[in-house]
Amino acid sequence: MGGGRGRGNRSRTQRKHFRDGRENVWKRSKPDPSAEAANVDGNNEKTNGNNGRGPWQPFATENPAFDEYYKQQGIVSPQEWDSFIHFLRTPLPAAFRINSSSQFCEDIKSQLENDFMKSVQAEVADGDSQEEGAIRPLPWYPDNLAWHSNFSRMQLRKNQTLERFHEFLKLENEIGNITRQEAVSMVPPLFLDVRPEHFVLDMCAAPGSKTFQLLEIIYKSTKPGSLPDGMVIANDLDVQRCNLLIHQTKRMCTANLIVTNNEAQHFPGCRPNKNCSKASEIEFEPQFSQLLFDRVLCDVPCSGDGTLRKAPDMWRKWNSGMGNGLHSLQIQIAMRGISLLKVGGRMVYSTCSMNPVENEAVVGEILRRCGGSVELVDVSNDFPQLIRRPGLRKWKVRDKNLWLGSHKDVCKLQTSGVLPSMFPSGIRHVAPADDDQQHEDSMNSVEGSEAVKDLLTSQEDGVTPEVSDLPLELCMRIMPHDQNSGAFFIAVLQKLSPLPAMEIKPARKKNLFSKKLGQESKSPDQDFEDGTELELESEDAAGKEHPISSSEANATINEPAETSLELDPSNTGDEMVLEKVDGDTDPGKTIGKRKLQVQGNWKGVDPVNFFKDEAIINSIKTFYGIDESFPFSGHLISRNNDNNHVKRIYYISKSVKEVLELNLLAGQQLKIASVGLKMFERQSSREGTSAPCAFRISSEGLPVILPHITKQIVYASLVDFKHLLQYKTIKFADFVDTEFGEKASKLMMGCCVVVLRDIKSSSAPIQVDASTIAIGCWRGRSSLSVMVTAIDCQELLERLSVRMNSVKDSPAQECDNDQLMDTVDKPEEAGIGQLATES
Ligand SMILES: C[S@@+](CC[C@H](N)C(=O)[O-])C[C@H]1O[C@@H](n2cnc3c(N)ncnc32)[C@H](O)[C@@H]1O
Repeated sequence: MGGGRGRGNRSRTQRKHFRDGRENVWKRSKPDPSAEAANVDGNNEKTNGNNGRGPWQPFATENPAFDEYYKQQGIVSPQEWDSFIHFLRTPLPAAFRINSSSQFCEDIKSQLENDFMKSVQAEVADGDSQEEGAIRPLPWYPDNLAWHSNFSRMQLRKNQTLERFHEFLKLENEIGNITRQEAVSMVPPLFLDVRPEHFVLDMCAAPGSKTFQLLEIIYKSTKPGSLPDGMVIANDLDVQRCNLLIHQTKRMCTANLIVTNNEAQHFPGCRPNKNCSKASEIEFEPQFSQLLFDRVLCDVPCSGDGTLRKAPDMWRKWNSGMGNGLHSLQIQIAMRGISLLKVGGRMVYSTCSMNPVENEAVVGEILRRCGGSVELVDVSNDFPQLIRRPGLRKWKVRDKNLWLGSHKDVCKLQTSGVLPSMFPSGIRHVAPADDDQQHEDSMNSVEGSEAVKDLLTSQEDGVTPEVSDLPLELCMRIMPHDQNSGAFFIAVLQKLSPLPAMEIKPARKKNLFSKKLGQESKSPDQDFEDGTELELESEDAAGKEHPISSSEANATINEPAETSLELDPSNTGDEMVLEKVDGDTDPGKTIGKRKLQVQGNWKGVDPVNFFKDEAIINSIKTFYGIDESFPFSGHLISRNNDNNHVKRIYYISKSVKEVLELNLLAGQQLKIASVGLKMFERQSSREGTSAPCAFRISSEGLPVILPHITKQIVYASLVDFKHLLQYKTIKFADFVDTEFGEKASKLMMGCCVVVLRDIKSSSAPIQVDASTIAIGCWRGRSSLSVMVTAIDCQELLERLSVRMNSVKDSPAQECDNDQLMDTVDKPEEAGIGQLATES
């Protein structure tokens, strides 16, 4: 019984956010469905978005600037160009992944293989799908867990013949048994090589499809009732997107996750602060002295042109400045990721952009800054069926309609915002001193200058790009026409040794701090939560006039002129600056209204308190007979300030507990948006408040605690179990199995658990294992009622009928199940026809 049976209440608003925000692209307006519809029908008409004014026009799926840019970069060979563009203009086929830690994983896989693969194929028999299989497993994804369909999301929604399949996808996605995710977006977590004991940081995680995948891997081979040793911290700066992330990961029902809302480039390392007031609350020594990770996923904000197939409105908006504008932030986030990585640990850097300035240039800069302590991993033999291309070693930079081959050209033009690190060599060229006057000129005023004329003349013959001397071919670029997918860029990096000492310079970005730091040397593996930027002074870098000089730090504050404001995360400005509610504020570290995002309680975020109310804990333990083997004490938290009115109690794994303790000692540097598995909820109904235990077990927490409870548990036959799911409330006397009705009536009033007896052999001794199916119920005065949402009841009924059909088909299991199925299918014959109305 792993995670993946997301139950509990899902608010309508959350669902809407979830639907609207599931695209794997940062801040983008909604795609125009009519454009997709036009393309679905094979109509590749030129189309135009209209910025939301008046009726929608189909989108133009072409952009001359895009063509010129990528042709010049040689991103594909001239022979492939037409095919590349053709695929980019064709809607993206839908893909999804089965949750490997769901207890129904095998059932779902077999339903796809034995039912949908055939039925969908038969329903849509036409040329293409006949050849390849309308739905089929992605050959490169392990264990047939990831699936491709030949249909776009629009086709799945609109095509009547696909209705049953679409309903299946919707239901299983909502429950958490599958996740709808673009095929290429599943690649980065695969190359991260995560193991169940790993501490993983997902730096830019929303909306969370990769986080979900990471959790699945962490949970792999976890036994029922136990939790993996590892954990995931999923972080995102955007509050609304953080909510999507929480919604997405709730479906996993996990105690091994913390969702945070920090800036990734300043993600805290949580070094304990001896003066911290909360330190006295920690009864144990912290397990580690700093938050470091075995694995880091750095799926940074990017221009997102790899997702053109599902977001055709991007055609109109695309410009080369989008990538240029994100380059600096991408480096900062990636560098922070590397410094939070343990030596020997692995980081995957990825984007859904094809642009080398956001990809190879960033990776090249990381390698240069880390001076030999980080290397690119050769993963060319891993997942051989995944078609990918080596990273580029030469590219050019486009700025203000000019092609720039090296930083030398930037010096000639005096253009701001184009950084040395954007070029393959990363070499900074310094303009001769007598050019000082020119330095002051703006781009407009130099437009007619000799330098520009020279450059424009040289452009007629084409600019010669630099060639990187770094092994950037070890990066991967996945192109849409190679395997009918979106595009993605992935680089796998390993930390070989601590990072070299770096010169500490005050952060100049928007002059965050007035306090001047002295020039001292500090390892970047240490923390600089105060925003200090680190610059490398390693041998590697010092020898070549490198980008890592003070002027580069200045350059990061300048936005290239073409930068799309919409995509520029720095434009979130003060809105996203988090303020302290209480605790010390050092005025020396504050400029204007901006405050440091370290220490103290975070405004607008519920506190995380260890729940220590012994009276409540003991009443829960006694009522449910929770055995001593279950790690209980210290693993419960609440999110109320007032511990006397706690409504929900959350359960956390050992790994999460250790991180929370460290965070407390460090003065709560992590801004925790969500943590813990909802395990107990206070019963608020009138009948509930008179029950001996005020807390019921929540559906999410049940799989974890089930093997450890010894009281308030009853075992139902298949027929009674199904009746409960169908009719929700049944009187004790009305159960088919009278003995079950009697046992239920003898339970204490309040929450109880009904476990389905093994379908195959109803008389065998009961033991809780990965296949055990159980639901939370309420033992009332004269009846038993289910405490499971309608959608979960629907899903369980569906799963049971699929399982029963497979049992029925197996020759060894005949009579008992046939009888049971008959009674279930014809409830009136079992004498319970009136139940629904009675209840
Ligand atoms: C490409 S998306 C991530 C997609 C995600 N990994 C997934 O698979 O669902 C990039 C994310 O970075 C977030 N972001 C932008 N700037 C950030 C920053 N400075 N720190 C942390 N997250 C940031 C955006 O809100 C966005 O959700």
